[in-house]
Amino acid sequence: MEKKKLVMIGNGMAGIRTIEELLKVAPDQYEITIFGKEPHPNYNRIQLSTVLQGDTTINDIIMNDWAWYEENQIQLFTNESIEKIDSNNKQVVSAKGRVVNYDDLIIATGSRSFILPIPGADKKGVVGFRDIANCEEMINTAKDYKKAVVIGGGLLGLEAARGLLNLGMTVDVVHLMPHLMERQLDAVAAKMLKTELEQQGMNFLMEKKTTEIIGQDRVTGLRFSDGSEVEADLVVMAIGITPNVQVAKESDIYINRAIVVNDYMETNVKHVYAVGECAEHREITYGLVAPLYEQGKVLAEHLAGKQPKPYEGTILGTQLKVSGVDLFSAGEIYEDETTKSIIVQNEYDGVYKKVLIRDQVLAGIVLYGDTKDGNRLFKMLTNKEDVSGMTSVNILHGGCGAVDASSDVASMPDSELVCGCNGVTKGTIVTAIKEQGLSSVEQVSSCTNAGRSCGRCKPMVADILAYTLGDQFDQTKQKTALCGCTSLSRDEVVEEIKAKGLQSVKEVMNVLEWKNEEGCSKCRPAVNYYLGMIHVDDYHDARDSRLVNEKMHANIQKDGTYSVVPRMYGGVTTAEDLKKIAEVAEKYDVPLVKLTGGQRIGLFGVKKQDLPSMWEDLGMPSGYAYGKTLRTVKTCVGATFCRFGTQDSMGLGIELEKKFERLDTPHKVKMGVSACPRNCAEAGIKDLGFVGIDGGWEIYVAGNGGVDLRAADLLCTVKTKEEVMDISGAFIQYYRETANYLERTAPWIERLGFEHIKQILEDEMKRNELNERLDKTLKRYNEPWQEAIENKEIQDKYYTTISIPEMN
Ligand SMILES: Cc1cc2nc3c(=O)[nH]c(=O)nc-3n(C[C@H](O)[C@H](O)[C@H](O)COP(=O)(O)OP(=O)(O)OC[C@H]3O[C@@H](n4cnc5c(N)ncnc54)[C@H](O)[C@@H]3O)c2cc1C
Ligand SMILES: NC(=O)c1ccc[n+]([C@@H]2O[C@H](COP(=O)([O-])OP(=O)(O)OC[C@H]3O[C@@H](n4cnc5c(N)ncnc54)[C@H](O)[C@@H]3O)[C@@H](O)[C@H]2O)c1
Ligand code: SF4
Ligand code: FES
Repeated sequence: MEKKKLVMIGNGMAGIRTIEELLKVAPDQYEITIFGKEPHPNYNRIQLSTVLQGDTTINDIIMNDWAWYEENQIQLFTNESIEKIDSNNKQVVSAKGRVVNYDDLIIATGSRSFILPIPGADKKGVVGFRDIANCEEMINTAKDYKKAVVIGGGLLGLEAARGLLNLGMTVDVVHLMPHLMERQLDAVAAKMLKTELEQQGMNFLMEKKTTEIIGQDRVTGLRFSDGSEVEADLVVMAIGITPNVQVAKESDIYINRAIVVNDYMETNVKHVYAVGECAEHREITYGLVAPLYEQGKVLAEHLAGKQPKPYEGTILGTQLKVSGVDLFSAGEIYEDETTKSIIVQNEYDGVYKKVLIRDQVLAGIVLYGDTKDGNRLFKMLTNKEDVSGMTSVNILHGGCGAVDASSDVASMPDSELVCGCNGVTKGTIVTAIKEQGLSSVEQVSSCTNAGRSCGRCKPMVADILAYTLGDQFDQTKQKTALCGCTSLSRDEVVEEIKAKGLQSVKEVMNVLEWKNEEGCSKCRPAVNYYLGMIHVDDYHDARDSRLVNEKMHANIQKDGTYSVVPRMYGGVTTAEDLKKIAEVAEKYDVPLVKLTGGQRIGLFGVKKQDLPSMWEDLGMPSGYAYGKTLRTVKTCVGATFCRFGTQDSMGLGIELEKKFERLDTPHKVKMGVSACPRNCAEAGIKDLGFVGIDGGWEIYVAGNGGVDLRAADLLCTVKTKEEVMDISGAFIQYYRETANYLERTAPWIERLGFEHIKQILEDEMKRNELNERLDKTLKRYNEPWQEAIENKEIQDKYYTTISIPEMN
C-alpha cells in the first residue's frame, strides 16, 4: 500500500518527539518530510543554557543526528523555512520555492524571543536567547567584550546571566518587576534567590523599564524610563517568547495568540495539526517541554488511528538550571482569601517552603533551598489528592524523615514522578530495568525517555538503578556501556568478538544479546569498526552499518546535497588535475568550488545522483573528506623551494598519505609535515605532526586544532624517513586497537597517558607487531569510487534519487 505523505514544519523538540512517538506506533504509515529553519538536526534547546554555562558542548546536545533521519527514511530539509501553506491544494511552499504535497501536515514551529520594540533594538550586540546561533554569538562576543546586560529576570534571563558570568563577562540583570521570577516565585523566595545570585556575581537593576538601546552601529548602553543609563557591550533580551505563527497566518488556519487546536491537536483546517509552543490549547500556550511532549504523544496516536485519551492541559512545574540554586515551583504562587498556606522559613539554612491549599487539595508549591519533596508534592497537586486527613508536617515532608538516597527511593511509591519533563514515574523505570535488563542511566534514558531533556532527574534515575539492581549495580558501567542497546562496555565487546570469533555486526548483536536486535546509530558503526580492526586479514565491511557520510562516500550537506573532495596527496596538484576539476565543476553546474582547510579543492552542492559519474569523470582517488580515517597530510613547500627548509616535507607528506589513505581509524586523523621549526604546516595541532630539523625529524602526536585545542606532544626525534614511517605506523595501529570508536587521539592520549604510549612505541618488538597488523589491514582497501563506478548494484542502492520533493 502506498504510504501517506506527512509533512512537518519545524524540526524542534516538540515536533521531533511527535515523530518519534509516531514511529513507535505506526512506523510504516507515512513517508515523512521535515522542514527546519535552522541548519542543524534536532537538538536539545533546553541544554543551550548548559552550553552557555560551559558545562557541555553543542555537539553533545544533538538529540537526533543526521543518521537518525536517514535510518527512519525521513527527508529532512534544514536551513529551509516554509513560507506558505496552501491547504486547498494540500501543499507547502518553502523559501527556496520547493513545493511539497501532503496528506497530513504538522505545524511545529515553536516560538522566537520577544524583542522589545524600542529604538536601537536592531543594533549589533543585541540578541535573544533561543537557538544555537544566539548561543554562539554570545560565546564569541565574550571573547572581545566584557560588559553584558540581560533584560528580564525570568528563567531564561537568569540562566543566560549565569552563562555570561562563566564566560568572564560582568553582568547586570534588568528587571521590570519588584522581584525576580515573579511568575514562579513569591517575594520571599525571590529575595533569597536574588541574594544567592548576587553572591555569585550578578548585579540587579530592579523595577527598570528600558526605553532605548544606545550606541552607533553597535550597542554601547541602555537608557531607562527614569533617565538613568547603564553601559553594555552585549544586550540579551529574555523577556518572554512569541509563538511562530506567521506561516499559518495567510492560510485559513485559525489563530488567536497561537494556532488554536482541540484536544487532539487538530486545527480548524482538516489534516492540519499544530503541536508545541506554536499551538494554543484551551487558551494556553506552553513554554516548557513536559506539556509539549504530552501533546506530541496524543497527536502521534491520533494520526496512527489509536484513539488516544484527549489532551486536557498540563499543570507546570519549574526549576532553574543555575548551579548553587535549588528551587521548584508549581501551580499558584500567591495566597488569596480562598487559600490556606503552610509556610516554613529557615533563614539560617536558606530554606523556604510554601504550600497553598484550597478546598483540601494542593493549589500551589514554592520551594527554595531544599526541593527534595518537590516531585511528591507535585504529584499531590496534579492528582488533586485530598489532604484533609494529613498533618502539615506530613504534607510538607511526606510520611517519614528519610535521608539517604536508597531509602528515599525505597519509600517512593511506584506512581511517583521522577522525570517531570517526560512524565516518567519510578514504577515505569523499575519495570524497564527489570524487564529489559538495563544497567546504566543511559540505557534507562533511551528506553523510557527519563533524563532526555533537562537532565535534572538523572541522579534520581541512578539512585533507582542502584536500588533496583542491589549488588549487581556497577558504578563503572554507568559511563562505559557502548550504547543503550547493550550493557557491555567497549572493551567487553572487543574481548567477546575475539574470544567467540564473531565475524559480523549481526552476529555480534545476536550472540551478545543486544536488547535491540537491529542496534542503533551509535553501536552499529562502532561494532563494524571494532570487527574490522580485530580481523586484520579479512573483513567484509558492513557498509550499511556505517555512519551516513561513510556509507555514501560523500559528505551530506545541510540542504541534502553532497560534497566531492578528490585526494591531493600532500596538498600537491597538477595542471592536469586542476583542469579535470574545473571541467567537472562546469559540467555538473557545481554551485561552490572551494579550497579546503586541508590543502585540497572541494566541490560543494552536488546532487546525489551525479556523484558516480562525477567521480568517473574526475578519475581521481577519493579524499575521504567524510571518513573516520586519514583525512589530509598538510605540507609546507619545504627544502625543495623554501630557503629555510631542511627536509623534504612534501615528499614525506605524500608518502605518508599514500601509505595510510583509506585506513579505518576510530576517528578522523590529520597529519602535518613542516620542513623546519617555523612550522608553516601547523604540525603541532595535528594527530601526527612532523617537523624537520637538521639531520632528521621531530615527531609530534595527539594535537588538535578543533574545538578542544591541544598542542601535540613531542614523542621522539628520528633521523630517517624509514624511522618516521615505522613510528607513525605503530602509533596509528596502537590508536586503532585501543581507542574507543569516535575518540580522537587527543582525548585518547589523555586517557591512556602519554608516558604509557611512549613506552609502547619505544619497544621495537611491539612496534614490529603493530606494523605487521597494520600492513595486513592496509592490503584489503580498494578505491571506493572505482568500485561504485564498476558496480551497478552499488549505484542503484546508494545513488539513485528516492522521493525528493520536486522544486517548483
Ligand atoms: C535556553 C533555553 C532553556 C530552556 N530550558 C528549559 C527547561 O529547563 N525546561 C523546559 O521544559 N523547557 C525549557 N526551554 C523551553 C523548551 O526548549 C521549549 O519549550 C521547546 O524547545 C519548544 O519546542 P517546540 O518544538 O515547540 O519549538 P522549538 O524547539 O523552538 O522548535 C521549532 C523549530 O521550528 C523552526 N521553524 C520555525 N518556523 C519555521 C518555518 N516556517 N519553517 C521551518 N521551520 C521553522 C524553528 O527554527 C525551530 O527550530 C528552554 C528554552 C531555551 C531557549
Ligand atoms: N529552567 C526552565 O524551565 C527554563 C529556562 C529557560 C527558558 N525557559 C522557557 O523559555 C521561555 C522564555 O523564558 P523567559 O524567561 O524569557 O520568559 P518568561 O516570560 O518566563 O519571563 C520573562 C521575564 O522578563 C520580565 N520582563 C518582561 N518585560 C520586561 C522588560 N521590559 N524589562 C525587564 N524585564 C522584563 C518579566 O517580568 C518576566 O519575569 C519560557 O517559556 C520559559 O519557560 C524555561
Ligand atoms: S616550515 Fe620552514 S621550510 Fe616549511 S615553508 Fe615554513 S619556513 Fe619554509
Ligand atoms: S526532569 Fe528534565 S529530563 Fe527528567
